[in-house]
Amino acid sequence: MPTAAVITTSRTRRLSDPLSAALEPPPDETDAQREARLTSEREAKKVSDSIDEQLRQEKEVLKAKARARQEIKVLLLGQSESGKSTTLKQFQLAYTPNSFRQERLAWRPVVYLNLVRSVRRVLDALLPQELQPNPLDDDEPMTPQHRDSISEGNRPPTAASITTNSAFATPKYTELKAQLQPLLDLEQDLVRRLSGGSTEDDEAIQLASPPPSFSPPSGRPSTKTEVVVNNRVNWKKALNRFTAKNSNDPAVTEADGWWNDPSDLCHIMDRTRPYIERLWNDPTVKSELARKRLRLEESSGFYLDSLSRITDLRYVPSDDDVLKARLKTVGVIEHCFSLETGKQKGVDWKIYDVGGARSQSKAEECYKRQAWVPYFQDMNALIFLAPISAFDQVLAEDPRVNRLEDSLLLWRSIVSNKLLSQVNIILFLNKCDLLQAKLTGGVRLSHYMTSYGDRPNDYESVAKCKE
Ligand SMILES: Nc1nc2c(ncn2[C@@H]2O[C@H](COP(=O)(O)OP(=O)(O)OP(=O)(O)O)[C@@H](O)[C@H]2O)c(=O)[nH]1
Ligand SMILES: [Mg+2]
Repeated sequence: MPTAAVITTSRTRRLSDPLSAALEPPPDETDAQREARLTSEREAKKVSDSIDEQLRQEKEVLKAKARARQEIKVLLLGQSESGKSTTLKQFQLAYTPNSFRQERLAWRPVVYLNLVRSVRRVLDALLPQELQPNPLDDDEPMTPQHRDSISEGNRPPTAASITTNSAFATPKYTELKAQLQPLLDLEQDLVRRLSGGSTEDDEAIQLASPPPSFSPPSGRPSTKTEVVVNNRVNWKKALNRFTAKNSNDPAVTEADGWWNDPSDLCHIMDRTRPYIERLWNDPTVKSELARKRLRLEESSGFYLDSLSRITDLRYVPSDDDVLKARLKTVGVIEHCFSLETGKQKGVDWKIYDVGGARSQSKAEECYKRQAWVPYFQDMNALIFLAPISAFDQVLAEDPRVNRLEDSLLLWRSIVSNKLLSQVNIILFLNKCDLLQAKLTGGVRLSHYMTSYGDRPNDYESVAKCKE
């Protein structure tokens, strides 16, 4: 019978193997002997299984340790104000919420500075035409009129524009401007103190250009005043020095009672709140801003709609305030942290946040976009930020360049870079909320992108547009 033949062959093979032969039960084994042998084999198997389980557990522990040692490197790229630093903050809030929240107070002066900047931009907009800052100096929307001014150059002020602005030369506005002066001085004071000293910390925060005085004796003020942060020093520590007396620790708590310190910035904010409110809610000011198409609500670091909360003496920035706070990055800044939550708890992440602005001068050579290249090869992933709402804006550093066009050119150069051929590239189209607001507010894509033609100007159609 074939079955028997197989058994015979198998047994013959087993007996030819010395180990199998040694383990083979004796041919004359009794029932009792067999029972004893099987019991001992079961015991041996139990021991063997428990050793296997122990080995498996040890392997898991080793794997977890290896994972914990593992380092994930991510590079954030995109033009200036595309939202790289904001994405980093969102990441920190999601995965290292404890350290994110511990540092919230360090953002308080940044929020103040952002608020002061908005006030200054409103005041600048009320100046007579010949003293107006160049509208293209800042992150304002590029209106069709702006486009004209790019091609025609800066036009001299017309009599009509000066007459219109003379509405603000009345005692009412002159007094309001004077009442707001301490707020503008605060910005200058911070800059002076931060840039005047010789310690390393003072280099943490710089302004892109000196802040304009409110009423310059002559010439047009620059609106390019923007706080920037670089990789050389701990800016949180540097700013904190001016807000929390006797503390160099960014993790200042409410127990420090900064509001009891008369030199804390919160007192200037508190004192000037009624004047900021008056300025922002003034119908004539509002219509002047609307006439100039200055949509401050859509600009970076806009907090005027939360004025009473932010100017409160005991104001502590909320998570959302920290996410919204604008601090321009220059150079490449490495952020290292261990994930506090999620499946990858314990894994070390390194996120590289770069300054997205184009270089403007030789002095800034080290900050230009080529500074990103050395970081390309070593990354696990690259996240490219492209604001979907930027079609009507120009670059702050080069008003001849439309932001959408710049983003597209930059994206093309990144995806065609051979050094990045092995890197995962993720495209984030952000600022969808701003796109929605712009379209709802009547801004037409076809005014800036003629190829869009007469297609519907609603969010769904514009967001899906591929040209
Ligand atoms: N409304 C809105 N604002 C956003 C969004 N993403 C970022 N922002 C704001 O855009 C501003 C600029 O963002 P940042 O993250 O500082 O831009 P960046 O790319 O780091 O800019 P640089 O440091 O100059 O290269 C900040 O005030 C953010 O709050 C978004 O999706 N919607
Ligand atoms: Mg940044």
